[in-house]
Amino acid sequence: MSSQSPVIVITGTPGTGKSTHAQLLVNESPIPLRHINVGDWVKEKGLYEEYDEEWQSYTVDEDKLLDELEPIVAEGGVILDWHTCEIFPERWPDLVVVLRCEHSQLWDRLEKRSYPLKKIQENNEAEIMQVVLEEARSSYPEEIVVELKSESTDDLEANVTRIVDWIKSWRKGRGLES
Ligand SMILES: Nc1ncnc2c1ncn2[C@@H]1O[C@H](COP(=O)(O)OP(=O)(O)O)[C@@H](O)[C@H]1O
Repeated sequence: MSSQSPVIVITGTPGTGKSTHAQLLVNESPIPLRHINVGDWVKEKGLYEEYDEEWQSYTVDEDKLLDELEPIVAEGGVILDWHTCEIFPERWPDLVVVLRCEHSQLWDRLEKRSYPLKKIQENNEAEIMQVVLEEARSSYPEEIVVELKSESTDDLEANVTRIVDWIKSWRKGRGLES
């Protein structure tokens, strides 16, 4: 969307490091950014249709969610952190970051969250099949979709530096100071 500050989607299979990246990005960004963890937002605001006990997950009310997010996104300067991205309108993001993680490491991260086994398996398979990446590529122009590895602290720092550089050039391209 066109505003003074970009809209950045950080997506990826659960456990790939979205929230960790978003938090560091908020700290290192040259401009104020608001981090919205969409999963938490859905729970806090009751933007779901039901809770599925078996999968321990919420069925999101997508219309309500989009209505809530629209004015925030219109202001710009926001990071949308969610494990899926295809429901966001194509016009929303200026950058879509898809985090990736080697599957056995991802398994360990999800096990630490005490997810039910089948939820770990499902997410692991989705990562192997690069479901989120394909979804991002089919929903947004290819030049705004960036796939980044998130397996180490070095990856995390390099990724955030890269996004900060992207923000600076995005602003420069619009004649804005960083
Ligand atoms: N690049 C990374 N290097 C090392 N550990 C990471 C990295 N990214 C995420 N982690 C760890 O993996 C776990 C899940 O990260 P989190 O940011 O909560 O993932 P998500 O928001 O995608 O579900 C956390 O314990 C986090 O510290």
